[in-house]
Amino acid sequence: MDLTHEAPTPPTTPGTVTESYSAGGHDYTFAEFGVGPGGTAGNPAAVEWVRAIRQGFHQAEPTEETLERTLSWMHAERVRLRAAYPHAVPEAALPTRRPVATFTSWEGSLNVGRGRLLRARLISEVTVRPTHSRRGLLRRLMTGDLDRAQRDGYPVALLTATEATIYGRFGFGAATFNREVSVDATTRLQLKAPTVGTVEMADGEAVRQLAPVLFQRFHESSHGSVSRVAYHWPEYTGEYAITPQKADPEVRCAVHYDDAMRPDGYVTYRFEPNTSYPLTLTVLDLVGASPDVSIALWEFVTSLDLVDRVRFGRAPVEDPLVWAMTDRAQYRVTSESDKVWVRVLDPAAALEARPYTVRGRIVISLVDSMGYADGLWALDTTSGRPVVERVADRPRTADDDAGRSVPAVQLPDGADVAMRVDVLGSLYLGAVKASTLAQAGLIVARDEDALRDLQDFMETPTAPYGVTQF
Ligand SMILES: CC(=O)SCCNC(=O)CCNC(=O)[C@H](O)C(C)(C)COP(=O)(O)OP(=O)(O)OC[C@H]1O[C@@H](n2cnc3c(N)ncnc32)[C@H](O)[C@@H]1OP(=O)(O)O
Repeated sequence: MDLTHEAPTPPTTPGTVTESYSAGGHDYTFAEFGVGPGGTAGNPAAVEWVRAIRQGFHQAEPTEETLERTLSWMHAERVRLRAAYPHAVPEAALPTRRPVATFTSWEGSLNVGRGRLLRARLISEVTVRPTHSRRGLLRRLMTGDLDRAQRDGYPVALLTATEATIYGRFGFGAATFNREVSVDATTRLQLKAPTVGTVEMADGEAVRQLAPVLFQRFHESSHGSVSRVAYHWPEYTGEYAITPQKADPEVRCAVHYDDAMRPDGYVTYRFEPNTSYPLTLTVLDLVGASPDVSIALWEFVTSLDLVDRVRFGRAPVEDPLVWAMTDRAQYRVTSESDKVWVRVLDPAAALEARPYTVRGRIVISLVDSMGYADGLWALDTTSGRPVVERVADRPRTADDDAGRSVPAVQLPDGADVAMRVDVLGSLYLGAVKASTLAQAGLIVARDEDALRDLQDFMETPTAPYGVTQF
């Protein structure tokens, strides 16, 4: 193969070079950089990076408007971009300045219960060009970012996954779930209790201004919620969606008001083309400062004329709406999918941050092939305030010595329960019972009492729920 040597090593590689790596007959340079002011003109490396992610997700080449908007939110959120560049490419191949692998992260927050917002590293836009995949590029990007996140003191990292099979090996466990639901609107929704407040149709531009404030109220009140970034609001209000790269003039908005006419929730929605029956309305975003506001917004969208059914893709797994309805047969779950995946980087900080309803002490052995959370950790809530201490190293196993990314779990002396760190991620927000994970073979417990204790510790008063896609 005739390789054209366009060396991307400094000064052409943007930002900080983090490492060099060779695999599959190629040499790569990894770099990390931010997005400055000045849009596309001021950020040529970020432009190539955005082109690479769109290619990675099989999306159209970005328009100038998409590039400007993408760079604008990335600058505002101070995201860190990571990329891998090939040292050389053959004739006609994409140029060496176009990354073959992309990765980004930024600071956000996770509601861990009782309104506590935990600082979190949010990871997204992970792509590796198919002709360079399975050579360890993702692993290097992920390791570089998680190392950095741990050094910077992030207790957890979060992501939403395209494929469930990828991220467990990096210590992420599925921790919140959403349901796609379809609610029959041929007859007016009958509710067992009267709804609160009033709803008024609203101007899209005004809702764009209001939505971040109302979302923040939801975020602070709903355990499991993840913070949003600036690109969500234009998309949900029809101003501009980055995926089809255009405005959506069919999007309509409505706002919910409390008894003093203060806004406390909103819904945005679109009528699907009405050439076929049943006539369908799709909810793009539905955010209430409290669950009763969300129910009132549902009552509004299902009361609209010329609508036979209302669909929403981000309903809670445990939805108060279905219990509020007189006829729950009108509510149909069409699918369920994982939403936020949690990666515990610092078990002491993460476990001390969330609330517990039981008092006691339990020693948890964590298996973490990347090392961050590995060891025996004592969680003690006897004083009423959770205290977590690393009490011992975990004895090494044959899987550790073999460098397996998903090692088998054994119960060491001194531990009550043992699990991999991804399993702790799934337990962390209370979406699943410890006994269910033990039945799945993911938790080893000293005895039934120890498993019941773990379950009592990790259970939460409400099911975790978030509406953020990132
Ligand atoms: C948070 C997000 O952004 S989700 C979006 C993820 N991106 C996509 O789905 C876009 C299309 N896919 C891709 O770009 C790539 O195939 C990626 C990013 C999924 C994988 O990148 P690669 O560089 O091939 O991964 P890499 O070679 O580093 O493999 C790391 C590990 O993950 C495993 N792995 C990689 N891809 C997959 C997969 N699709 N399914 C299962 N396992 C996978 C590898 O076997 C390897 O395992 P090991 O370390 O335990 O041996």
